[in-house]
Amino acid sequence: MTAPLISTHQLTYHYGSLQILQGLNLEVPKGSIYGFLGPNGAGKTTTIRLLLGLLKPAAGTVELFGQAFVRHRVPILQRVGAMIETPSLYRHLSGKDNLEVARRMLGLEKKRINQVLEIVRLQQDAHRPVKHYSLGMCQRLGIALALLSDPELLILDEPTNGLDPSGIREMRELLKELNQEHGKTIFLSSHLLSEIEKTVTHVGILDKGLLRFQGRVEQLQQTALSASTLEVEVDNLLLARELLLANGYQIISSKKQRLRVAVQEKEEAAHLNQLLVLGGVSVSGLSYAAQSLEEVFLSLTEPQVAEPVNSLSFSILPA
Ligand SMILES: Nc1ncnc2c1ncn2[C@@H]1O[C@H](COP(=O)(O)OP(=O)(O)OP(=O)(O)O)[C@@H](O)[C@H]1O
Repeated sequence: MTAPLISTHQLTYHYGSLQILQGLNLEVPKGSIYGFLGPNGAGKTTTIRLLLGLLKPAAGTVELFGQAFVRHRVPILQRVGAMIETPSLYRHLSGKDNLEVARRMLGLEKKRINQVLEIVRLQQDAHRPVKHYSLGMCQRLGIALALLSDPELLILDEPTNGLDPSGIREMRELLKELNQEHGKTIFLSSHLLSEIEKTVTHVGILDKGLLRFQGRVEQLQQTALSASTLEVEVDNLLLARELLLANGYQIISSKKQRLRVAVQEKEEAAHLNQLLVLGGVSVSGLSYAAQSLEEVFLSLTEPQVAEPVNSLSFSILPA
């Protein structure tokens, strides 16, 4: 297995007495599109600033490309392109001229401008002043600026924030293309799982400075599946409980005449019904509730006090 492109070890940060990060262990695999998720104020931008050396950790370490950031700052940053919050653009200049300013500062070849304009699909609008650009176009120009030096790693803070559905779709296609056709590893933050779940390969969920989940999207989907339930209405609650427990079912709650039972798939309803009826329980209601990814995300970030945990890579972290 190749070493992660970004890894942090027990990364800790506070603004004065306000604790922001409490021992963050991120692992971003090479070649991934890693969605760094968390509600507003969770500490995502702070983490990104720490990854780019714009803030100094109170404790812990940052490694990029397998090298310690503190010792290899300049060569590391040459391999990274970043966009933090809204890109800083000269609004009276055209998109092309904004790129030209940055190109000169970086001492790059002139042809790179047309290359990045083509990648972000802004050739048609390259000569229009940026003040006439939509938010989605500004975001794409911000990505073009980050791409100028042809970095291996892109770090993007909320690239879909404020975009309408078509802007989100365009951004999704662009990020996938950058990943699959141009070989970029992409680390992006968002506070909305729904905006990025179709784009990312990996997810890290941050809440109150702690990583609640880190792993492949499919693992999060598996968590959602295993969190699905059947609600059963019965005439004899005690007998129903006994039968279900004896057959290995997990009962989440039971009150009045209703039981909530954890299931892997909808098809288990028929089996469970048969089991109860044959056991002498009359079933008057049976309904299935699948948990969506969004519900899993919300359940991991809901407002409740949780004990700090040390993150394990690619595993579900207990709240
Ligand atoms: N310069 C600062 N001084 C003091 N507190 C700050 C500073 N910058 C951010 N914070 C606080 O740190 C916490 C984390 O902020 P951060 O911007 O990292 O969160 P975030 O997850 O990126 O949120 P959002 O999605 O709203 O941008 C918030 O409570 C914020 O108010």
